[in-house]
Amino acid sequence: MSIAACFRLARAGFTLDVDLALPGRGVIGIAGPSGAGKSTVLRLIAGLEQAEAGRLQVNGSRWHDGATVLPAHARPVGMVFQDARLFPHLSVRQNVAYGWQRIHPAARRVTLAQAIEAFDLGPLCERDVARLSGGERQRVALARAVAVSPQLMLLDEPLAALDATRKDEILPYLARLARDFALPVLYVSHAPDELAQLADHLVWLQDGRVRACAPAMQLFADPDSPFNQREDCAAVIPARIALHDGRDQLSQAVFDGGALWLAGLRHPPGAAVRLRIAARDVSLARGTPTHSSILNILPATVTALRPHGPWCLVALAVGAATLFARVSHRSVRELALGEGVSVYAQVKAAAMS
Ligand SMILES: Nc1ncnc2c1ncn2[C@@H]1O[C@H](COP(=O)(O)OP(=O)(O)OP(=O)(O)O)[C@@H](O)[C@H]1O
Repeated sequence: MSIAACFRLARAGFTLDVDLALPGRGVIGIAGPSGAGKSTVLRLIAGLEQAEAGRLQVNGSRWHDGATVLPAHARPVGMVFQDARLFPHLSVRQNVAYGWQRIHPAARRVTLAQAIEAFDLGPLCERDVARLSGGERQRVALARAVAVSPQLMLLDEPLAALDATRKDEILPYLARLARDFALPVLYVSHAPDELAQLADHLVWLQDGRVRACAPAMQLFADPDSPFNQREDCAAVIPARIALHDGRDQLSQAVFDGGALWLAGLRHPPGAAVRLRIAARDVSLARGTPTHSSILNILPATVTALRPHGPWCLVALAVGAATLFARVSHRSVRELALGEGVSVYAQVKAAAMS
């Protein structure tokens, strides 16, 4: 199960030259600065644009091999963009059924009912799409894309136009998309929180080139990865909700390195979560801090220090997990921080998403 995508394309002022070897399952996040070529890569994979030279193989099927190019209409892909692009004159059900009807019955791997149920569209089925919220419209667009029995989903910033609440509503549907339909999902996004929640594998594009391509957890934990050069750099830690303390409205999450108290989390006990802990929300101490309002104090070992503008980014091993702290250069000197030094990492309960 793999995707091999190799494209070269030149436009005025922009050259794309990528050779990607990707897993053929799970969510593959594609990030990078504006104009890096992310949408162009999706369009080339969909066959909506032609490369000067290219090769594309998706889980054993050759879609582009030198001069042999499968036309866009023959490629089994489902695409969803920032704007839902629904057919305005059709109902929700008719929108979802649109592509499904065009698939030969013998080639259908998804029933219309499955596509509707997977995105909880049952109660909206007869609704005119003009009367849907932004989040509902994106659910219809996702269901319509899945209904064509694709072998690959291409999502180009599908949540970018939604506010934070709507985004939180849609994220679980996206997480289930790759899992329940056993579909590889290429997911272009500028939002680190979305990638932290969804991505199994990550690609960073810059100036039309691949700067990083690796399993998501590996890149999230690497202080040198392009994902950690931003001001809002954060650690991503897989964890499981252990219990809720109703009196203080806190949840405890356990991870491979200890436990953390969190505020405002809605997941039930037992749920698998990915904690995103911003480096600016982690402070360091050399001794055991006492009489502090900070609920989470974790013994840690410094594994790397990197200059981060006016700050220093400190990578910490906490059991098998990596945490980041952003501290001043003065703190680095005063605490005599260096590789291998033992510290206590302090994380506020409210500082996780
Ligand atoms: N149809 C087009 N014709 C000519 N140039 C284009 C076309 N579409 C995009 N470009 C250019 O190609 C480059 C890559 O664009 P692309 O849209 O793939 O970047 P992106 O990484 O998706 O950016 P963003 O994050 O802003 O959406 C940019 O320089 C862009 O201006």
